[in-house]
Amino acid sequence: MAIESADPADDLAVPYWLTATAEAASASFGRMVRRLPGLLLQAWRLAWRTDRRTTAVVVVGNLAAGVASGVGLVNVVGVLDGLLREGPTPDRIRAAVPSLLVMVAAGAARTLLAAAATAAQGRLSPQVYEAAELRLLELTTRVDLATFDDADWRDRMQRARDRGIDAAQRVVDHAIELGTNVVSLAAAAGVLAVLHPILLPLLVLAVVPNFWAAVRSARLGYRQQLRLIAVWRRKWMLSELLAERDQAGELRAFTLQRYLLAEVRRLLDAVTREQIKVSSAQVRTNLIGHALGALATGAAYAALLGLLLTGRMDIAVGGAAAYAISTGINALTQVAFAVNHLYEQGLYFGDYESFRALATARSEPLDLPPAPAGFETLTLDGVTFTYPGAQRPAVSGVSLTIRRGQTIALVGENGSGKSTLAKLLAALYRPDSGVIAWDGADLAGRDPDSVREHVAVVMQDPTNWPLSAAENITAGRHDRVTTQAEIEAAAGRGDAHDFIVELPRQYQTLLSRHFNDGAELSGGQWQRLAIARAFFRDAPLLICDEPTANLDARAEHAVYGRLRELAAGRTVVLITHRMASVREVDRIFVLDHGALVEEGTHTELTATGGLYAQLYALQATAYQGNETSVQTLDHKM
Ligand SMILES: Nc1ncnc2c1ncn2[C@@H]1O[C@H](COP(=O)(O)OP(=O)(O)OP(=O)(O)O)[C@@H](O)[C@H]1O
Repeated sequence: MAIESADPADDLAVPYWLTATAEAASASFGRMVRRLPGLLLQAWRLAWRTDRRTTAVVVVGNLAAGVASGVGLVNVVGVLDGLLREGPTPDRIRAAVPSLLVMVAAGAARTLLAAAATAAQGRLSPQVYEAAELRLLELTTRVDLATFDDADWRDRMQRARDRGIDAAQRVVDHAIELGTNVVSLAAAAGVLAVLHPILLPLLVLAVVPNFWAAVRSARLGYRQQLRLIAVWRRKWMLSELLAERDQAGELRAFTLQRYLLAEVRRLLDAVTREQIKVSSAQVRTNLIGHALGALATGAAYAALLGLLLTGRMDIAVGGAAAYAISTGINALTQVAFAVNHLYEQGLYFGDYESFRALATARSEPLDLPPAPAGFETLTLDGVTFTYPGAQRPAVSGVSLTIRRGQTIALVGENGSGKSTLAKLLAALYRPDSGVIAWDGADLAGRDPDSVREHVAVVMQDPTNWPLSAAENITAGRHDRVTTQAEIEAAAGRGDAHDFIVELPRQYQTLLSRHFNDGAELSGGQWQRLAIARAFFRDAPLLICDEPTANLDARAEHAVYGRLRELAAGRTVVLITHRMASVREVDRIFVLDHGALVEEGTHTELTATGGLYAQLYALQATAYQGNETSVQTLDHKM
């Protein structure tokens, strides 16, 4: 069935969660100018924090170059005055030489200082990028897991990463560019103000239209980015599906290529149309700015001519003024461009900074006391957890007790909250209400990493780390000094050793087909590796979320046997839909819609005829292929 496509124009509406930024982008010209000092301050802080010495060289170098340029300009008057005075040519040249020498020296000094500042900027800029990226990554790794389930947060993170890091570097570059040109402009303006008071306002007038055009065009660009971000994200997602290896098989099996391609084309068409529209608007704006700027420049030169013709200005001063006006217009135009770029990048940098603030607010605190070194009793009391943006809790008012050395199972239908509860036990999520305690000590006020130190998790969907087979195991406790024998022992317990030794480079084989010589594993082999990793972690609390979902019968049998071995002295939390595997456990907790509805041993629960008994009977029936009773199956298994 084909689903009718929405109007692509809908894709260009500013997403509702972006309205705050959209407001920023539609800010008035005045607001934009008011924003500049703040931006400059941010750029300064960023650069200063990154490398003080280099920042100082950039600032001092540019300032001194500006002063040298002013000295050069002032001396133009002396040179022209000498050359244009009455008298024989040798005398006039002699009169001009001192100013000429100063002018040449100032020009040379300006070039050298500017080169030193540019070289320093070349060192500073990549360092700012590195610092900005690292700062962001450090923060994102400190944010608690639940935050990653918040779609708004993920969007903001994407914006901060896609453009924000780059913008941090560019904000510094453009702030330096702005500073450099403001110094040159100040030198020209200073000279003009000295030469004649009317010249300075004329200079400013000449550049205002270009300035306006530059800023307006930056805003048009940013607003376009905002409108397109949701479309880009969808397009990226679909392009990945079309081009990635993991999806290539299913894509072809369902002959989805043309369907997805059509969707990508629709989105790209919308993007292209929008880009053409905005680029025409930008060209129109710039044209108007340049035309008005040219008129104003003409007016400045006409005024200068008027001053000369009416004898209110000396010819030498007039020559110097013409030179200063041209230098000033050049500097002002550069200032306008720098402001434009700074403002534009400042908008993206604003995304970076606001994301940083958000991530800091959602980071796990660093200075909490550590968790106890272990537990005899793990208790949950009224634990409730709701995913960000979800309508109802995934785990609701769960109270239970687990003792050290016990193997317990969490059972329930899809979506009943088992994995969420397991993640709460592993301190990956924090309960919204209720208490998780080790021997009565509430873990809420403890450093979550110190809790996780005592936990090993086999996730339902373990990550296929693109590392070597050995590293995939030692990642379980990457900071432990280990031996090959220990790695092989963990691999053996996870039933992974036999297939690893058959890989081209055994334990050193890189497990990723994205690289040359890399090998790919089957789903079951990846799962065995995840189990080996958990064994290697050697933690007192082992949480296995469907650890054998991809395993063949023989491997499943072997893994459960090893889990039972490992359980001695440890606590094992097992989540599985294979009911036969939970019969042996010490205690079974049955979840339904996030609530704990039954608990007991297999015998107790089958006797009550509740949800557990029903689920067990259903599976037993499926195995038997007829209406076999639970008791009969029990007998057989
Ligand atoms: N990351 C998430 N963000 C929002 N809701 C989620 C998230 N993960 C799970 N849920 C919701 O929370 C509820 C419990 O999910 P959970 O994965 O804990 O169930 P489960 O019992 O482990 O299911 P299964 O047997 O299918 O693995 C479900 O309604 C699910 O849709």
